Amino acid sequence: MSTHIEAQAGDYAETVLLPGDPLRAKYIAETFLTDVKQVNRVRNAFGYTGTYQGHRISVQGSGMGIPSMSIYINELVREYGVKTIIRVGSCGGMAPDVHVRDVLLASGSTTDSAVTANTFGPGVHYAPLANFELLDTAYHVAEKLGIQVKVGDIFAADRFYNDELDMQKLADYGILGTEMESAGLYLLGAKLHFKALSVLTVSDLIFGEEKASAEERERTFNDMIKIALETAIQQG
Ligand SMILES: O=P(O)(O)O[C@H]1O[C@H](CO)[C@@H](O)[C@H]1O
Ligand SMILES: O=c1cc[nH]c(=O)[nH]1
Repeated sequence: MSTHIEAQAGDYAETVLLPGDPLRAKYIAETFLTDVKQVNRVRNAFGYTGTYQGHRISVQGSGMGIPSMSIYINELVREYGVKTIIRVGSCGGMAPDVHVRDVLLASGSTTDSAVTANTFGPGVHYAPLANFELLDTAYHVAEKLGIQVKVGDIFAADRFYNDELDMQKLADYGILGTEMESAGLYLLGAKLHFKALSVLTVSDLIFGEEKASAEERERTFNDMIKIALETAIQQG
């Protein structure tokens, strides 16, 4: 067991799907995995391990934001030997051609979080990037499944509510959407040498009113989850 996870050594698979919402972790385990065992209940950050198409896969809720997610990633990788982490999250759409229900693959993640600056010090503005092998696999998996995806830069916001940030400028520079974790995931992937990818579903629009209904969200979240699971078992 680690500081925030009660699982025993060997309870997690080498590949973990990482949603922010612990209830999404429960949904994924109950809907897509067989032979499921719950491996974490601490702080209701639910974690499960089961089987998908004959492959052992885990799913763990990370909470919201880079600080919470970083706790789970550090413990999963350092204490439980996790080698691949695929985030399955929601995001706000920002680019003009991004719509509610779209699935996005984050090839990179710009951020206003201090984690990159605090890691490298002043003068270096690190560019957190996805693992290319996972990104390439996910793109082709989506193509085979007939699910359209858009690939590009995702803004990992330090604050969900932020009146000071110029979101339009970020969109003008090609940011597809915003969430709160991907830059931290990619930074830690580089630091701790695990493979990292964020697969996201657009749940709302930053410059529009449209929102997916609960039922639509579930269906489109299913597309994202299928891409993540197939990528997990097809990675090299
Ligand atoms: O749906 P999840 O994975 O939690 O992701 C998004 O939703 C939360 C904010 O509502 C943040 O964690 C953000 O990144
Ligand atoms: O972090 C998030 C998640 C969904 N929608 C947003 O606008 N931000």
